[in-house]
Amino acid sequence: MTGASIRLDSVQFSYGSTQMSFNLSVESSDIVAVMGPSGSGKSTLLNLVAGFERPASGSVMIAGRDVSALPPAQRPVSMVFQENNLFAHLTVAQNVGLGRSPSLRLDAADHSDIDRALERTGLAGKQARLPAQLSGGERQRVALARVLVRSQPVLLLDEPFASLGPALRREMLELVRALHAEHGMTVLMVTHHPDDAHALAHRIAFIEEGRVSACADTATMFSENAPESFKAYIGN
Ligand SMILES: Nc1ncnc2c1ncn2[C@@H]1O[C@H](COP(=O)(O)OP(=O)(O)OP(=O)(O)O)[C@@H](O)[C@H]1O
Repeated sequence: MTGASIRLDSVQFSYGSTQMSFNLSVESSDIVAVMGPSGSGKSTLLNLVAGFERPASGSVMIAGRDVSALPPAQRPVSMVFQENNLFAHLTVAQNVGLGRSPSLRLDAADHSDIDRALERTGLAGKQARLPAQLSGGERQRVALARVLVRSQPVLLLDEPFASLGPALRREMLELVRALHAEHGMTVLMVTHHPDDAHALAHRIAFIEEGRVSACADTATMFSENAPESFKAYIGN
């Protein structure tokens, strides 16, 4: 797994009267925190990259290739949501295995990759459990293990740790940071927490009213030179 660049060029999208227009350029292997007020369009931006939403016009490029017309399964992307990442009736190992084969036709090499991913995410020995038999943090680890077996160059995280307590959230951020150090995937992570951005992100994309109003390195965004609206948003 390595990273891929991401580029949104004049991507127009609307939900009824809510108009959005995104321009964004992310370098390969960067980690970008996507921040902004509630309803500003952060999830929509990720959904446009993942292919769950299609632009009315403009283009979404990944690794220099226009993926705007491709369905989600054909994009080189993995996504982890705040919850409901797992199928309740499938075991941990099967949920991870879906990252390799949607029909769960898995060979010995796949099974050993699944075991390795579970070990890497601290879930060794929990292969046969159902999601209901896991804690919230463990369920998000399963989702990250599936990311590892999918081995895609772009990882989209939509507030994946928002429902976890502070200590567990820090632990999960540390895990993402370690996985990034090993695999170098490009990460877009929606978060409302400045601490998350500090801990993990190289850059911050600030979304306001359906636009990327600023995108700069994390140190700049947390300095005096940050846009006033971003300072107001984080409460400085
Ligand atoms: N399926 C939908 N149908 C209609 N409008 C939607 C839909 N999803 C989102 N919206 C609207 O689009 C805008 C952007 O929503 P989005 O979920 O991208 O915001 P967000 O920045 O991720 O918000 P939050 O921080 O609250 O999760 C909002 O005004 C929202 O109400």
